[in-house]
Amino acid sequence: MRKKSILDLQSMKKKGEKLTWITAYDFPIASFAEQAGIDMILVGDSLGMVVLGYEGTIPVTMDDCISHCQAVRRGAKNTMIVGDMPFMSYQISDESAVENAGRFLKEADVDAVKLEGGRRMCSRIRAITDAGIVVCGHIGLTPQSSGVLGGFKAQGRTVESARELILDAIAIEEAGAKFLLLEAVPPEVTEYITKKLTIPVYSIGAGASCDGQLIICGDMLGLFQAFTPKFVKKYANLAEITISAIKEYCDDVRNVKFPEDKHVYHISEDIAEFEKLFEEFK
Ligand SMILES: Nc1nc(=O)c2c([nH]1)NC[C@@H]1CN(c3ccc(C(=O)N[C@@H](CCC(=O)O)C(=O)O)cc3)CN21
Ligand SMILES: CC(C)C(=O)C(=O)O
Ligand SMILES: [Mg+2]
Repeated sequence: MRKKSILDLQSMKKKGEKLTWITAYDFPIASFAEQAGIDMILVGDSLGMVVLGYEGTIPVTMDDCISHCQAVRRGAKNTMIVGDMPFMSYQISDESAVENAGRFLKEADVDAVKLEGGRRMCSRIRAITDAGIVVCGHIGLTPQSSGVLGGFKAQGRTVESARELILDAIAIEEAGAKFLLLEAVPPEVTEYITKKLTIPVYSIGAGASCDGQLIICGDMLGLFQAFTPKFVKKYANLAEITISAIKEYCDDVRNVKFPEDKHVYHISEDIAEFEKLFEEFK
């Protein structure tokens, strides 16, 4: 399959074709996602929780993100990749935001960057877009500002909160973002924003009435055990499969059932010669 561009995303929106989007943080999952025919990959700063074991996304650094984006690109050469800008890589100034967004493209060959926030981030979105970089907006539950939100809480459930989201969405499109992610937002609000905006609108926990869906690989594969948001559908339980495989390996080793003859390298000269060698060291 050919790598998608923002033109494909736009035409899919027009035709009502749903876009499929999943996170990946490493070479194997990226490669499996591409083989499965996914449309787009996010290297989320959720890597901090899903693969590094932090309790939130705040500790994740630019270097973490770049290194995981590089691994994902090596695994999915023909897939559109979005790099997620980590906390403090774009909050300080337009200049440092552009510089860090540029690193994702120069060092990790991603196709777009995502950053959290609505009107308060529009100057960043404009600056990065003006540098020639595709930006994805992200509003609703924004994990990097969960302190201000009072936790990992759904957004837009009241009329007043929905109004803020709609104003943010419109401002993000005007600032030049090429697509928008809504996280943990009621479907009614998602549907309104999706119809209101020209750019594609995608959902993670924001219902079906938009232009496509994102899911966290660790959640859908059952690799992440700390919590399961309401919006997750588990398609596999790789934790269970992995634990039972490692248990079986431990049993085999303890009972000398592994390795077997087929797992070893055989000598290529007469055994008698080896016996002589071993005699030498007696
Ligand atoms: N594995 C994983 N999955 C995610 O969806 C995810 C991450 N990590 N890390 C970054 C953020 C954090 N996110 C979260 C974290 C917790 C909830 C959660 O527990 N939500 C509750 C309460 C919602 C509310 O009170 O409004 C839920 O029941 O869904 C949701 C999204 C989404 N992102
Ligand atoms: C939770 C999603 C939207 C994200 O930003 C991430 O995976 O980091
Ligand atoms: Mg993120």
